[in-house]
Amino acid sequence: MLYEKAPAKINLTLDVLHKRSDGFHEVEMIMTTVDLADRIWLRPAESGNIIIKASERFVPNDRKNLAYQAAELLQQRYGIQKGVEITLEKSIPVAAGLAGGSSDAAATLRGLNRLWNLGLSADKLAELGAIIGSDVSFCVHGGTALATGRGEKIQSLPAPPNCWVILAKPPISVSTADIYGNLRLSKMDHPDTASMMNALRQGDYDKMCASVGNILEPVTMSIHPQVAVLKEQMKKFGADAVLMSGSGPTVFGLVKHESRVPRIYNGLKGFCSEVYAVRMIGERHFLA
Ligand SMILES: C[C@@](CO)(OP(=O)(O)O)[C@H](O)COP(=O)(O)OP(=O)(O)OC[C@H]1O[C@@H](n2ccc(N)nc2=O)[C@H](O)[C@@H]1O
Ligand SMILES: Nc1ncnc2c1ncn2[C@@H]1O[C@H](COP(=O)(O)OP(=O)(O)O)[C@@H](O)[C@H]1O
Repeated sequence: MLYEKAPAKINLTLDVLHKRSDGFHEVEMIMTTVDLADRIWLRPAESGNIIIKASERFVPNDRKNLAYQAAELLQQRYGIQKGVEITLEKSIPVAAGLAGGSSDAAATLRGLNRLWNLGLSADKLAELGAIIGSDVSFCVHGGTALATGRGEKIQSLPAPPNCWVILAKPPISVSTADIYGNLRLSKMDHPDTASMMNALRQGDYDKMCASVGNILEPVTMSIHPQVAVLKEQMKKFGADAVLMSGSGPTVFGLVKHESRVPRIYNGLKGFCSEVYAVRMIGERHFLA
């Protein structure tokens, strides 16, 4: 049996440049992994079947599961007759803007590359991941990166300066496709991706905080005003920078001083049941 960790991501920036003819949006976003992770066990299965065992009730246990799709893709591409039982112990909230499903798929690709001795490079696994979803390529590598194209072109960046990340997920579900679909680009302010890249290269925490931005945030907030309320609360409790991750609805706050974390965490817990205080991971640590 083999174990893989599947960490969540946050978007420090998320910009959309234009809508493409294939229906996807051309993005430019800076993502980084945080220490909130699903745990995945891969066990050889007697039959050639792929079996999903998931601990969470909103997680599909059939072909709709992104981990299933990752295993099936490798079986088909490399003519693998073996099966696998995939046990998913979820910690990342589902449909939260934290790429939980994408990270599970990426972890399955990394794990099966080992279990089935495929000898594929991380870049090859990331290329295969893009077939499953736009965020899977980033999740194969983890760490911190600029993602372009529809999210599958990855350029590694230095890890963010060390800090705490407070995550708060309101009890609503958001469809990524709906949020992209409601985006009206002509009316939007774009985040400053170059400034964030400079902040990371210079290891400048204050500049990083000043450079966070997500073009999808006002779209999600207009449909779900409670995301805006949560953001204001997190600012009021003292986070240094606050932003919605991905298409939402999770809001994250960056906090440099550990002494401030309990006040923000406890304050949010008063009216939001899903709150997490975690560290950045930031560095690439997966070798495929
Ligand atoms: C918004 C982001 C930011 O990291 O993350 P989440 O909020 O999902 O975590 C991503 O762009 C989401 O990536 P992911 O969730 O993998 O998207 P996919 O499954 O590939 O696509 C779901 C749907 O979102 C829309 N989509 C996605 C990516 C993209 N560049 N343009 C799009 O228009 C399409 O309508 C697509 O059908
Ligand atoms: N392994 C998985 N974990 C969670 N959700 C999954 C998984 N596989 C498929 N899904 C489906 O993908 C959808 C989006 O899930 P998720 O990746 O957690 O969100 P997001 O794309 O917002 O980060 C969910 O509604 C769920 O039905």
